[in-house]
Amino acid sequence: MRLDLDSVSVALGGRPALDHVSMTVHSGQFAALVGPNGSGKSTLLRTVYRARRPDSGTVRLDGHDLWSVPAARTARHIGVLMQEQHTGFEFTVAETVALGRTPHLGLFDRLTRADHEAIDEALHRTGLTAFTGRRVGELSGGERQRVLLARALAQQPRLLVLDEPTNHLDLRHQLDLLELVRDLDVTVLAALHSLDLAAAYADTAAVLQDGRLVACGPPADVLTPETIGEVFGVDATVHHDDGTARFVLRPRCVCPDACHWSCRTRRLSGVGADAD
Ligand SMILES: Nc1ncnc2c1ncn2[C@@H]1O[C@H](COP(=O)(O)OP(=O)(O)OP(=O)(O)O)[C@@H](O)[C@H]1O
Repeated sequence: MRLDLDSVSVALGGRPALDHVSMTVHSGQFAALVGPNGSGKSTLLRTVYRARRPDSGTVRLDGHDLWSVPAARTARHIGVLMQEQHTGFEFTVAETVALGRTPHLGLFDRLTRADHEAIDEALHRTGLTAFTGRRVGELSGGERQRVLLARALAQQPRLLVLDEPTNHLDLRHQLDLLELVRDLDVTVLAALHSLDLAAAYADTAAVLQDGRLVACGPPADVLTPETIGEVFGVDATVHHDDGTARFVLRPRCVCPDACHWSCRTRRLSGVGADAD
């Protein structure tokens, strides 16, 4: 499923949270949204999973304006994993993942064999088969995050929207999740804080700053020291190695002289400390 944002703007609390953002995610591609806190990542995702109508501009799925398609149909196609998503803690893992089939069912429909297969497949792919009888409220944060991903996968969406999906996950499960998501034959739009993970797994990196899209393209072209410096205010060195990138990041000093921490070095070494 192809996703197009065309000059999407949203104002929140009287301030622009998204400012004429245009971007395309081609069918089956994985796009990572990166940017500092408050740059508009979650707001952009909300416009894509229809939780927030843009004030102007359009979001299109396979060429159709999201808001001109019946909500029930988009609910079938778009799988969502949000930050701090509420789950009924009293439900079991199997019951929670089965909820992923809801958009495909009529009011009085029962789960079919195909539904059960989709649920089992999602549990298997997320490594949760042994957890099916456990109550969600008894799980760790990372285990719960995997349950939510399994619920989104059980839906068999054509577009997967993920807001910080690696939150709460240990290193191994972060890699597992992104590898799983990348290998799905599904279009993926994910907000990620880790530039390393965005560079390693995404086909496209889209960089937001103050609600504006300041760069968008292959991660190796976009996640450059210049862009990272400008957007995040850190000094970055990027090492490219076998098609992957490794980032060495150092915070920049915010003193009036923008001295890149030489004031701190001086203070620590006692040399010229009075000058600060
Ligand atoms: N309901 C709201 N009312 C007013 N302002 C809001 C509201 N929700 C978000 N904002 C503001 O909109 C801007 C964008 O927020 P958003 O949550 O999209 O950023 P983000 O990039 O996802 O941040 P983070 O990395 O911290 O999750 C922020 O300045 C935020 O304070």
